[in-house]
Amino acid sequence: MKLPDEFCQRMKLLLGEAYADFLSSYASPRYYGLRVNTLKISGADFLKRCPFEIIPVPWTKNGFYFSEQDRPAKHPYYHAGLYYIQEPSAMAPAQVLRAEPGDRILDLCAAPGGKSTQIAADLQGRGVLVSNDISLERTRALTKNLELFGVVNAVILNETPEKLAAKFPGFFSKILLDAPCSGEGMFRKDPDAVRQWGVHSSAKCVLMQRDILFFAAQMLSPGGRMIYSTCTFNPEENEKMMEDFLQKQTDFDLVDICKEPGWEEGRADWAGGNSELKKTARLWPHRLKGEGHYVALLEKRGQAGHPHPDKKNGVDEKKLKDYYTFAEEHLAAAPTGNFVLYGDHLYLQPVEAPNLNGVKVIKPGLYLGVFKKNRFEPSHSLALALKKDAFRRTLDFSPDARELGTYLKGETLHTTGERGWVGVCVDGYPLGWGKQLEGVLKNHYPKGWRQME
Ligand SMILES: C[S@@+](CC[C@H](N)C(=O)[O-])C[C@H]1O[C@@H](n2cnc3c(N)ncnc32)[C@H](O)[C@@H]1O
Repeated sequence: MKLPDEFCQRMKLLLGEAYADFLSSYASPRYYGLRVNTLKISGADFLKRCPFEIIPVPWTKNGFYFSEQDRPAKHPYYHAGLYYIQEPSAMAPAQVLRAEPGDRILDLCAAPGGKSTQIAADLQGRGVLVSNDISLERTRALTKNLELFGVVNAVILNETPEKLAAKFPGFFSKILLDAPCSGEGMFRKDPDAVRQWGVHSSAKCVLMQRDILFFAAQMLSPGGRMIYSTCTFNPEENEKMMEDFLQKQTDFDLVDICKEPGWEEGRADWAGGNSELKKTARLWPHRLKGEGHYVALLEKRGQAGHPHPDKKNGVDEKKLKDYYTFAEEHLAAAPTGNFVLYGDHLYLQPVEAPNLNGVKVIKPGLYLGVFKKNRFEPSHSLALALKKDAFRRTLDFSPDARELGTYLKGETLHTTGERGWVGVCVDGYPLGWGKQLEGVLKNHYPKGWRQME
């Protein structure tokens, strides 16, 4: 792999003797990882049914290495949301954040959602996750991944940190700031990262990161914790960024990150020598089986506590008639809670969600479906958020069943049965809806998700 000269010169200066090991890591192949979705299956149960060989990632519960030739993204379990494909070092920041059920969490730069899905699994459906990204284009992948994971308590936004800070001061108990960065840690994984890198890209990132950090700090409640992470090696974007932040935000302290096997201390000597910076963590490709990452854990001083979320208005029950009729006919029980209507589209909003007036909302909560003339049509995200026994009728296939391939391609299945909505499953894990008509199951697997191979 051809690395940029300026990059190599800087790394040689910084790393000294360790540079040779660092450089030789680029001659070895990258590592592949997946993280089991514990909203749907426990790590132990996944291990029992996993069709390919996997080895635990030492620093992440339910994170595993797999081999390139296994291609788990092609397996039906992937389409049922049983795991997320994630570079092993990228599992570290959310692991350090330690989301707990009931937390109010902001993932400020969230797309495509690797860390949001990890946080959502830790929340186990309780509390709220606000996943935001400034790029509308990238919020599409974020939405898809959160839907695939069956997350019920996430709000998806497409806003600037400045606007969010004005709207949600002190609201969040935990924040993840996985910053846009110069991406040097991804060179081995993604040759595009090398092409996009330039001597000036880091300087631009530094300005952006400083800005985002400033606004993120305003949204954290006293006693709250915030992760700052990057996938780059440049000290300007890592230790120096933290040093600068601590100088300005005197109500923040660094929390010592417990260093997992292979993790190293932050390099205080690269940022003026403040030994506090050793509390941060560096993940190096020549020290562990993963790519390059930097993680810092910050805590805001003060008595824990945050503003109450506003009471939600709710939806007139009469408007929900067709939804309840659908649920009675097709589900074991109707999901209920804070209903929100956006036009004809019905959502369930997490109780802990903040008031979203005035911000650009992609999803205010779990999308349940849409009211059509005299009927309710369930959403794909609802199918993925339900367990098999929550459907009145299901068609359950084994992963190698021919019908399953047909379904995932979006084609009609030839089946018989009572007319109505059916949950299509693989080994008991819902994949989506079909609608039973006379002798055929009309395919409701979303067009953009269909598998063409
Ligand atoms: C490193 S990626 C995030 C990866 C993500 N956390 C994950 O685990 O999948 C950085 C993201 O920051 C977003 N971004 C860039 N500038 C931003 C800003 N000012 N506010 C919010 N998001 C921003 C980019 O669109 C990009 O999706």
